[in-house]
Amino acid sequence: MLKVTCAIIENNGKVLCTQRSSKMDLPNKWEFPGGKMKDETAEECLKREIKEELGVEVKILEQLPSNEHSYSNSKKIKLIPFRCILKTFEITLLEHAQAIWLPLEKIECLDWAKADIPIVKHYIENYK
Ligand SMILES: Nc1nc2c([nH]c(=O)n2[C@H]2C[C@H](O)[C@@H](COP(=O)(O)OP(=O)(O)OP(=O)(O)O)O2)c(=O)[nH]1
Repeated sequence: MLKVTCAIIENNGKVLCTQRSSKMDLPNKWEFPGGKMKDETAEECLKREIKEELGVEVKILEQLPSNEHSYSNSKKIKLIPFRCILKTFEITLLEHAQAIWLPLEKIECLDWAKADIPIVKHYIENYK
C-alpha cells in the first residue's frame, strides 16, 4: 500500500484546499497538498512535499487519523493527514491547478478525491 501524507493548512479560520491539474492522476480533483512517502518519516515527507508543491514551510500541529482507500486493485493508498500552520507565507503554485482558502463549512462542497472524503468529514466534525 502506498503511503501518502497531506497537509490541512489552517489560517484565520480557513483551510487551504488545492486542485489537482488536468495532467495529474485524479485530474481536477480537490485534495490537501502532499504526496507519496519515500525513505523518510511521514513528517519529513509532508514538509518536503509542501515545499516542492507550494514553496512554503509548515509547522505541524498534530497528526489526524489516516484513511485507507482503494482506487483499484493495483492502487491502494493510506492517506495520512496532518493539521499544520504556515511558517512562511508566500504560496507559489508549482504543481496544482489552483489553491483556495475556504472556511470549514464550505469545504464539503468541493469535488474531493475519494480518499479525502472521510478525512474532510472527520476534520469538520472535530474542528468546527
Ligand atoms: N497529495 C495528495 N494525494 C492524494 C490525496 N488524496 C488522494 O487520493 N491522493 C492520491 C493522488 C495520488 O494518486 C497519490 C499521491 O500522489 P501525488 O501525485 O500527490 O504524489 P507525488 O507528488 O509524490 O507524486 P509524483 O508526481 O512524484 O509521482 O495519492 C491528497 O489529499 N493529497
